[in-house]
Amino acid sequence: MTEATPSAAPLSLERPNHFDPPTALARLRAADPISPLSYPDGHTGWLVTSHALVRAVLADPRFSARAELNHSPISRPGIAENLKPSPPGIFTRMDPPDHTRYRHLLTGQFTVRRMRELTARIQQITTEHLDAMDRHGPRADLVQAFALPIPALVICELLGVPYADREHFQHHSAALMRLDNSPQELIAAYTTLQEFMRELVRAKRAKPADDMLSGLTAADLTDEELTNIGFMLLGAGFETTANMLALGTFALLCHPDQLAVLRADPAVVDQTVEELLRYLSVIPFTNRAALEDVELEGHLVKAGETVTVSIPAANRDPRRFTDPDILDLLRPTSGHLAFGHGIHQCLGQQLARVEMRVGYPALFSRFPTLRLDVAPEEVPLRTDMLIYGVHRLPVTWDAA
Ligand code: HEM
Repeated sequence: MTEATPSAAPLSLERPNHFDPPTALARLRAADPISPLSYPDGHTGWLVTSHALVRAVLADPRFSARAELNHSPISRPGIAENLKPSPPGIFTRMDPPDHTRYRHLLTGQFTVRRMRELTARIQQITTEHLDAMDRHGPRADLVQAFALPIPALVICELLGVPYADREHFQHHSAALMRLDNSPQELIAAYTTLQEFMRELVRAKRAKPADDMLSGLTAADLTDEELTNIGFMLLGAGFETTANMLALGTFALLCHPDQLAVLRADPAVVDQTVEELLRYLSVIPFTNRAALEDVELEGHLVKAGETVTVSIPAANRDPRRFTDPDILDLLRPTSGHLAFGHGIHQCLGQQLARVEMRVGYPALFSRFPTLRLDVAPEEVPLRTDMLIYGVHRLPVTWDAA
């Protein structure tokens, strides 16, 4: 068995083109599904790149999600200290039984009724934004006109954030996602969002309404826990879906044969959403720390070492998906790992799916001639952000 060695390479997030994962990942996966990885703080751990092994690590209780045990493969000075150990409520970086308690409370808030009502609101807001695009057209930045406002509204409705406040939190959550922000900028964004949530929690306690934060005030949670849960949902649920909507539209516009498949039969929208999630994998990685020595594919992962799992690499593994680098809306996609796997699998996945299942077909049926307004190479990519996507997507269409 081999041990992690100091010759380990750092994680590369650099993509070779708009839609494919960093080139090194395919090479590493073909050579060995687990390889040594060096972390900016000097730690040496592991990078896992095959579908089978990513799945196995995420399902294995010998690996911990706890923030204080994990090293980050990307440097986030300023912010890491604030989140180690995980503040009360940030259960995405906790293990059972703490994770179980919070997750259970939250699952109880994602009720069928609330999701049904949100679906109706998503349809309404999508139509309103497409109407506005039409009025101001025939040109738009699809990110600002469509991809950002829909998930922003959803998270507002879910948490009971006044919609008028959305620009405020959009601005600060974008700042938190930047990889090149200084520690001061990261801390300022973090503190502002925390303060914003703290105020909201106070307001919900004073005057509960029919939203998730208000619902959670009935649970045995402190203000700090509630604030952090709101903060975490904002971080987890907004940028992810916004980037999938914009990057997914970009991908479909660049693959007219596939867009034609969706246009010909809107019933394939569910498959479209799953294939775009697999193909684009906007979340680049997640981490787990070994709680004990674990043998993985002939390598000894020692207790305390971090294992970084690559979601894009897993979702493009040829041993799991035939011709994985081809966007094929009709392929079987079951088992893709875009929402993670195991006990931390995405809590908001059904909501994210609804946003995309409503969003893509509504956009393409409203604007049958929708196309890029710049060459694809000119679309600014979010290679400088934690969650991948596009900064802007200039589009145009033939006015009616
Ligand atoms: C396309 C959109 C989305 C993608 C690609 C995505 C992806 C993910 C992934 C990969 C994880 C697992 C992280 C890990 O194992 O460390 C996760 C967890 C989570 N997601 Fe999402 N997500 C999306 C949308 C949402 C939405 C809309 C919400 C909430 C409204 C949400 C809330 C959460 C929460 C709370 C967790 C932590 C669950 C836990 O630790 O038990 N996500 N998501």
